[in-house]
Amino acid sequence: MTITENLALPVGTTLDRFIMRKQEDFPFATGELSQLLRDIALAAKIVNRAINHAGLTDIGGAYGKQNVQGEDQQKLDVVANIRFIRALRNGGEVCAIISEEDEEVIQTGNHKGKYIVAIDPLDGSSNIDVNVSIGTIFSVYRRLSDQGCEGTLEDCLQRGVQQVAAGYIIYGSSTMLVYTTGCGVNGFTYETSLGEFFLSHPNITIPTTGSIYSINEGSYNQFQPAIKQYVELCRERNYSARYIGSLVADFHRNMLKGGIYMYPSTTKAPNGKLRLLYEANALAFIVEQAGGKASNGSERIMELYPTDLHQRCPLYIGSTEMVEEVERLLASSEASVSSTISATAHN
Ligand SMILES: O=P(O)(O)OC[C@H]1O[C@](O)(COP(=O)(O)O)[C@@H](O)[C@@H]1O
Ligand SMILES: [Mg+2]
Ligand SMILES: [Mg+2]
Repeated sequence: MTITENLALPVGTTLDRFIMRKQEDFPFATGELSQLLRDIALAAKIVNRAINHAGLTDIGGAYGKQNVQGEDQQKLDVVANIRFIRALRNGGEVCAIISEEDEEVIQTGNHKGKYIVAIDPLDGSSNIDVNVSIGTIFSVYRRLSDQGCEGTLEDCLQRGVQQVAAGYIIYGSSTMLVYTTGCGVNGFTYETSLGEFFLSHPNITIPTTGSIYSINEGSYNQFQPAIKQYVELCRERNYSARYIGSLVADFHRNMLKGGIYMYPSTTKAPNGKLRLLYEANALAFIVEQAGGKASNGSERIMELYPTDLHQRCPLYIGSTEMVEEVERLLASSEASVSSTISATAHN
């Protein structure tokens, strides 16, 4: 590489510098949230390396235990869980963590920590050993309880509208960190040789509509009539069916190109599969900040009241017009069901 070529290489805005600049926008900011975001970025770099080397080391494959969801844990689920918890504990800003891989709230011992983190350490576990994009999803809340003691359940069961930050890391053809603190959505690409995340996708916005739909059609027979109807409409319109089976990857693509990701309630899983606290809420905050929408079919995800750390909810997320069309179909099929019921009742 010539000197000219080398000097032509863009040295963009690092994540660190971006976080600092954003902090300057908030005169009363004390830097704890900035530090927390850096702690997450550090753990992401370590987990990224583990994922890249999984095929060369023995951390691929099943771990041999099940998590609270009754799912077989993969070794990388466990490694990622340990790495993020350790980074957040050592960082000192987080008093308690909710993780997909742990049944109970994880107390970090940082009683002075102002923040709570809900995390899906490794998303898309079924794709770990087959070299398909996977991710990490996180939500950040300010604690409600006084500093100086452990995080409480009330601290952990906050609505999505209470989030102060949310984001995801996608470990794909490149590794990216995408996050929001409520002032838009920005994406950073990891430059492995420099070990830095660089701003590559400033102010991400999602198109109001699109022609991509993501749903596991393998469960088609278990879908509600309205969802079957919407899938039919997508087919008639020659939309592209795209389903990676990693929520983060399907969401990321649809956010950049326009589209809708759906994990509806099914006869087998009446509340769907995805978890409100560490999957749906985080992506709902991001999609809304990007101009999109996230719903459980009738309500805004961010306004749902959590009652359980690992509760599930149906998820329809992406371009506003597409999510609203699904909501209309669900509402009208509800209405026709109830009118049929009342008609029969009166006969
Ligand atoms: O195989 P299914 O039922 O379509 O489910 C796939 C979905 O489940 C998930 O893998 C659930 O997340 P985890 O891998 O973190 O458990 C999502 O990433 C994905 O969208
Ligand atoms: Mg997940
Ligand atoms: Mg997971």
